[in-house]
Amino acid sequence: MSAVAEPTISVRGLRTSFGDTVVHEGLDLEVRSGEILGVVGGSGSGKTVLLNTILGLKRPDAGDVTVFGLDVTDRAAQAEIERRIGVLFQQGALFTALTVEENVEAPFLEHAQLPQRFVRELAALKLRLVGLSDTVGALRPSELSGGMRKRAGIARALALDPDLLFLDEPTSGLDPIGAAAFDILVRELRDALGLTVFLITHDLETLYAICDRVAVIADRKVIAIGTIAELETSAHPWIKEYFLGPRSRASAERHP
Ligand SMILES: Nc1ncnc2c1ncn2[C@@H]1O[C@H](COP(=O)(O)OP(=O)(O)OP(=O)(O)O)[C@@H](O)[C@H]1O
Repeated sequence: MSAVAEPTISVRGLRTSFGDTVVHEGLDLEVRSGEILGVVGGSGSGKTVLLNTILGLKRPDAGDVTVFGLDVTDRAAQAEIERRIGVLFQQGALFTALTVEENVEAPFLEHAQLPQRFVRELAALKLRLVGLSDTVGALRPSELSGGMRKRAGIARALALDPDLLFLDEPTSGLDPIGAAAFDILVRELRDALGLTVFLITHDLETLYAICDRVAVIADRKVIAIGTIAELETSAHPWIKEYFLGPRSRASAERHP
């Protein structure tokens, strides 16, 4: 009997709400180890609330949510999960009063007891890993382009060598060239570091360029999950419109 790898993230029967507003009902999702999973859905469909629930920031009304097999609502498990994940939130918020290298050093100072000179060297390594030159470390976030800020955010998310990376609309606000370069960076990091990536995006190019599978959220649940080729055969009206519309066709042609 062959062993089936445990999913890195498992969500079963999830229900979330804010007062009378039900965001998710009966939502199931599995994220496999080593994959880049794209999460799409209309505005307000609950992508960010799902991310917050997986991160243990929003408590579910019902259902089971595990990361690395650990229950995200369990306090002791949360600390262990936190050590093994990196997150780039939608706003990418770097601390504006700190330099770029101080931003990347922040997780080390919070979680690891290391001498300052090691921390500085580790931060410089992370910045190089994401393609930022040594001179960038001394700058403030306000002195960087949007693309450089996102890279610095990724460097900070990778500070503690996570196994799992969460990205919430990482290419929003980037021009197409910057966005394409960022896509390539995410794929290269996944390949080099063996990461699992949970990626919320509205960017069709990103889906076609780097996602192994895509989960579609609509009607409060994951209505479909699979490769883009599999989703293109779906009869669901939202999925048809999304993947067979003219913008999607153009992306598909660029990434055959
Ligand atoms: N703190 C909150 N209080 C009340 N309602 C909330 C809160 N956060 C989110 N919601 C509601 O939950 C629903 C899902 O929001 P969410 O931000 O997850 O959508 P989304 O799919 O990420 O949207 P977008 O693509 O626009 O970022 C929306 O109806 C939103 O109004």
